[in-house]
This record gives sequence, C-alpha cells and structure tokens, in this order.
Amino acid sequence: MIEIKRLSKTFPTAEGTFTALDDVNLTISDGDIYGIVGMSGAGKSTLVRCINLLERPTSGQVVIDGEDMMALSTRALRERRRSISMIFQQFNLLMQRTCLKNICFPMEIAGVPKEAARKRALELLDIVDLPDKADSYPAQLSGGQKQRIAIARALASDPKVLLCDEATSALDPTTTRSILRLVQDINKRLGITVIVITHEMTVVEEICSHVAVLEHGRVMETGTVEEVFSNPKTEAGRRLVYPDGAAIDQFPVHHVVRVVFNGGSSYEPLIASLAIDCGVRVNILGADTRNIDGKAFGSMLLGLPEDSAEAARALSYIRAQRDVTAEEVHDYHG
Ligand SMILES: Nc1ncnc2c1ncn2[C@@H]1O[C@H](COP(=O)(O)OP(=O)(O)OP(=O)(O)O)[C@@H](O)[C@H]1O
Repeated sequence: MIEIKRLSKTFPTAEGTFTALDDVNLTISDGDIYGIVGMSGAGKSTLVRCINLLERPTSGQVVIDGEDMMALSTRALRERRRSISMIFQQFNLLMQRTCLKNICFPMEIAGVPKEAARKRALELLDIVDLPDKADSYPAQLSGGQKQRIAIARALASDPKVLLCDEATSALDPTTTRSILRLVQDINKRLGITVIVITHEMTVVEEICSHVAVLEHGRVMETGTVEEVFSNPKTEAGRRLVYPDGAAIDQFPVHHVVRVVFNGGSSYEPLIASLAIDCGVRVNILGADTRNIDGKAFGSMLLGLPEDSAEAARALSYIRAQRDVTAEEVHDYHG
C-alpha cells in the first residue's frame, strides 16, 4: 500500500516560494490502477517524482508498505526505488541499443548475470507481445511498439508499482487503447499496482479503478472511477468529467428536463446538491449557460434516471430552487 500523507512541495522562485503540491493525502491499495488526473501545471509530475523520491518533498510522508521512504538511508532508498518502475510519454529508450539490450539495461545495473538477464528479457518481450523485436533498434519501431519495449524494460526489475507518466499522450487513439489494455493485463496477471498520471479523463475511464483529481497542487476529490464519473463533487472534477458542459451518456435516460436559469447563483451547486441532497444522479445532456457576474443564465438539459419516483423527486427539488424553472421535455431524441 502506498500512503501519501500531508505531502507538500515548494520551489524557491525569483518571485518567492511556489507551492507545487499542497497537503496531498492519498491512499493507493495494492492491485489498484490509480489515476491521478489534472490539467497542465496541476502538479502531476511533481507528485510522481515525490512518490519515487526523485524529488524530496518539502514536508509530509511517502509510506510504502508501512515504511517511511524519507526516513531511509540513501542506499536503502536506492534499493526500494527498484520496486517502483516508470514509463514516460517519450519512452526514454536508449537509441544505440537493441530492444533486447534496452530491456537488459536495468538488470545489468542491478548485477543480474548476463545469461539470466537475456532469458528474462526474452520472456518480457513475449509479455509485451513483441517476441520478434529483440534485435531491432528503437528507431525501427512505431510509437506503440516503443512504449511496449519501455514497459518490458520497466518490468525487468520485478517492480511492485508501475508509474505511467502520460504514457499514452504521444499515441493515437487505437494505439493508446492497446497500450492501456497491456497495462491492465500486467496489473491483473502480475499483480502490479499501477499509478496512471494523465490529463485525459478517457484514459482514466478506460483502465483505472480509482482516481484523484488534482488542481493547483491540491487533491480536490478522490473516489472510485464510477463515483467520480457519475457524480463529480467538485468544480475541478466536473470540469474534467464534463469539459464542454455536456456529459457522456452514463445511463439510459428516461426523463429529460429543461432547466432554465434566470440569474440565480451558479448552476453547478444545483447539480451537486441534486446528488447530495436527493441522492439522484443526473446526466447533463447539453448546456447553454453563461455566467454573468457570478450569476447563471441560460438553460440546461438534464437526463434523469428511469425510476419515476426518483425523477419526480429531482424535478420538485429543482423547481423549489430560486431563479430556476424546470419543465419535462417529452420529445427529446438525444
Ligand atoms: N523546479 C521547479 N521550480 C519552480 N517551479 C516548478 C518546478 N517544478 C515544477 N514547478 C511548477 O510546479 C507546477 C506543477 O508542475 P508539474 O510539472 O508538476 O505539473 P503537471 O501537472 O505535471 O503539468 P504538465 O502536465 O504540464 O506536465 C507548475 O506550475 C510548475 O511551473
């Protein structure tokens, strides 16, 4: 289990101290595929570097299997770090070495005898489904194949944790999917905990079991992917789940309601309180709202669940709000 406790990281800059991570708390259980999602500059890379202690947190703890990483000697830390492997957006392969030798590299450093390393590397080539690329050079591979070799190299040290830092951001959607399938397969087959750092909610949706939403160095919300996707509780979560103000269809919609905002506060608290106060999940099917001086104007189409009592409860809750009107739409065709 990885526990990140009250972790903060500041950097001195010409303008003063910059807080890149602010009191981050996360618990990642063994076997999770844990997504850490946030926009550019949210602090994702800094958090990854703190998790594997490439960067020393300013305060707080990184506790792995009950052991406080920051309390370890340099030597012990180097040893423990071998159980955390990493793959990157740009693959970081050694271009002058063949694929086999790239995979052998971490084993060479760890002093594994040459023949044993070669045998293991060939097995790993099989695992990543590129058994015929042992003697190829990285330049002869596609982006997806390079990432497969990088994954094989990451597995060479028999890690307990695989950190994926924007590992599919340079790949097209089909290749992305195949790499994500491979990562998922590795998680299941080898029992490796995976931490996925990404700015793409689609990646989280595709493979993660849990997710933390990071914004301005703070964890805004955490939960199972299902929880956060069906009912993001914070504005940061909603911005990621509904980037255009419209949701992906998450459940079959049986009742559709048009909600018109006439200058009340913002629309977002209404959606959140529908879930929290009424326990009703809604889909935002479409929205055309404007915030003028912090007041919401415009309209939104909400999909309500099948259960008629739930839908009626949601409708009367919406109608009880100030500066909001709501009507059922009977001719919605999606
Ligand atoms: N060494 C440093 N000195 C000063 N500021 C830094 C340093 N490293 C990172 N930062 C700042 O910390 C913030 C978080 O950076 P980080 O690279 O962790 O974000 P990110 O979420 O990974 O973004 P991206 O997806 O664009 O890589 C940024 O505002 C960045 O400018």
